[in-house]
Amino acid sequence: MSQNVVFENVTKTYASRRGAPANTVISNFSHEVAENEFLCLLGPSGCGKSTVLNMVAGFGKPTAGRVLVGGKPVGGPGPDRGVVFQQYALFPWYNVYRNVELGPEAKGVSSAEKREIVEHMLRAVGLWEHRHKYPKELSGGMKQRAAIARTLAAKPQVILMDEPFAALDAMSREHLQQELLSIWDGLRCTVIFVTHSVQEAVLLADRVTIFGVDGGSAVKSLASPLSRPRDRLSDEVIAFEREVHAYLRKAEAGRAPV
Ligand SMILES: Nc1ncnc2c1ncn2[C@@H]1O[C@H](COP(=O)(O)OP(=O)(O)OP(=O)(O)O)[C@@H](O)[C@H]1O
Repeated sequence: MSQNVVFENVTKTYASRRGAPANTVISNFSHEVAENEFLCLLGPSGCGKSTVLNMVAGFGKPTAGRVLVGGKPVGGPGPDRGVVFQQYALFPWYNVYRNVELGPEAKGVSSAEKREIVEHMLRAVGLWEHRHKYPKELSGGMKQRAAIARTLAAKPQVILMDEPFAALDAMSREHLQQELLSIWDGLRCTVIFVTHSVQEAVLLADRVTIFGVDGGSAVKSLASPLSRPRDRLSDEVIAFEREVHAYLRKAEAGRAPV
């Protein structure tokens, strides 16, 4: 089951520190991510993309306005929302298999189903052969793939991803983009995915939302005109990439991307 995510006039101001002025990162941001939608967020560095994701995850509260998941205001982190952020979230004292097993276990699925889910996810991210290793024995990319498998194995209703593939080499990145799409297709969950890569956003998203420098107050949301599966070299994909790039350039130049 999937859930929608609604931002209602959300403002986020970080308090001042040592005399510095308070920093309003998101101002009066309203947006809806539909059930099962794959939304990619793009925007200049520091515009507030991670701040938005954190509020959905329940790691930070809006200063004003509300964030609703499945119609309910977010009160804190919860198992309905799975997060893959830049830092790998693995328990160092468990091996890869056990780390991935924890999510389905918490949901109380049968042992047979748990084994099936864990094997499926570990094979999808190419870590089945490494399942007995501990996080300290893995490369950065392997840790990130294990963290992705761990989040997806819990089958959350909403998946929040903050540049999950940024540290990976190009081949792993392309492979995992495809795997993520096929897993998303099977789970039918809502995804909010932050990236700096226009190509990644265009390949993955149903909709691309571009933030301006003063995040949230100026936002351009583009529904993808592309059917699936997508070929990254096709004329349609390249044309949409150009369109998104044009808006992003405006945003990076400090102008509203609208
Ligand atoms: N916990 C915090 N306390 C104070 N300021 C913060 C905090 N987290 C983020 N900020 C500030 O909020 C602004 C937006 O940060 P955020 O990480 O949301 O942007 P971003 O768009 O995700 O950036 P990037 O693309 O570089 O990852 C920045 O100016 C940052 O310094």
